[in-house]
Amino acid sequence: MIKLLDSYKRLLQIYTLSSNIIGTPRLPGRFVPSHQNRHEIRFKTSGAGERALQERQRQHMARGLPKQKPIAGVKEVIVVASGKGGVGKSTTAVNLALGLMANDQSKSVGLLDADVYGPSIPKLMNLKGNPELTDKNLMRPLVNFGIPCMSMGFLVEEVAPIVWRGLMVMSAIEKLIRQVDWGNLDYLVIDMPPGTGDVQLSITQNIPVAGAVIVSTPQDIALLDARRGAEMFRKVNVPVLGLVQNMSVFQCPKCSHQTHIFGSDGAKELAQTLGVEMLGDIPLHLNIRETSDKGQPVVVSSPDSPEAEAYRRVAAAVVRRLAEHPR
Ligand SMILES: Nc1ncnc2c1ncn2[C@@H]1O[C@H](COP(=O)(O)OP(=O)(O)OP(=O)(O)O)[C@@H](O)[C@H]1O
Repeated sequence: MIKLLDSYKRLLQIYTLSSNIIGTPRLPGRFVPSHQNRHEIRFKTSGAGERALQERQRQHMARGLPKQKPIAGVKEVIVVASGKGGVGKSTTAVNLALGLMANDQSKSVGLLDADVYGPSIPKLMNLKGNPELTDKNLMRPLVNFGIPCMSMGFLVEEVAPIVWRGLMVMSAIEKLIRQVDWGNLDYLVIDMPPGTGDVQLSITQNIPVAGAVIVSTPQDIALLDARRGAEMFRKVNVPVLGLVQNMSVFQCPKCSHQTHIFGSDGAKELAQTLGVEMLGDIPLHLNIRETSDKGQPVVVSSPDSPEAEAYRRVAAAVVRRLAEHPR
């Protein structure tokens, strides 16, 4: 009974914050996966960084929110978010994680699929199966390309529709984050569901997030949603590391003619308006789609391609932004 009351108290806090952020109170009840949530995380350990983190914690708690608790063994959490679905967020998250490792092989990187309604990391990382349990009863992540991964897709049938209520979603996210033996990670990249909803709020409230990477196509509608996502992160005190413009240009493989299918510089203009950095430009390329579909991400399967280079540049920009950002 006490547990139930606690859960409802937490839900109420989340809905209160949700209405502050989004303007419209979301009523408890069936959760609609509306492609409207996104988010990211970070955390820091000493000196000026420690003080900045404490200040963020203080502001966080002053709003009546629970104390954020770092994930055991994880140094920095990076959230990859997008305002709407289908803009290439998961593809970016996977190639960002691999790019972080490719740029500096001494770094250990993990990948968490927080898109509990439509987990795509198992397919993109070519992973299948159920996690084993450690003797501490923690789930052992599945590993491919040197990246430990956790996803709801490892715990449910591939074709099972995931229809959950808000509390169940939050409990699932909490389990995917904390009941996992992540080992020691320099970076945990979290692939968020699209939009600005309960999952994003739950993650940003419970974990200190190092920064958010927002993925958008140059198209107006995607940009509007990206802007909403960026503003949500700012309101919950999560630093926006910058924007990735995806599918910016299509180069015909036959004649090399370049076409800006979704417009050209939309994300760049949005980055300027929001005062955030452009972390990179990823072309619309058949190689990216095909390698993703095969579970052989372009950064590992075609490391010498310009597409892989584009993702590695994004990873380098993210590391630079994390270092620059006062933590
Ligand atoms: N730069 C790109 N060039 C070509 N295809 C791409 C590119 N980025 C993503 N795609 C393809 O677009 C589709 C959607 O990508 P992805 O699943 O990463 O998007 P998403 O934003 O995570 O979608 P959702 O929110 O629905 O999970 C996939 O088929 C992917 O292979």
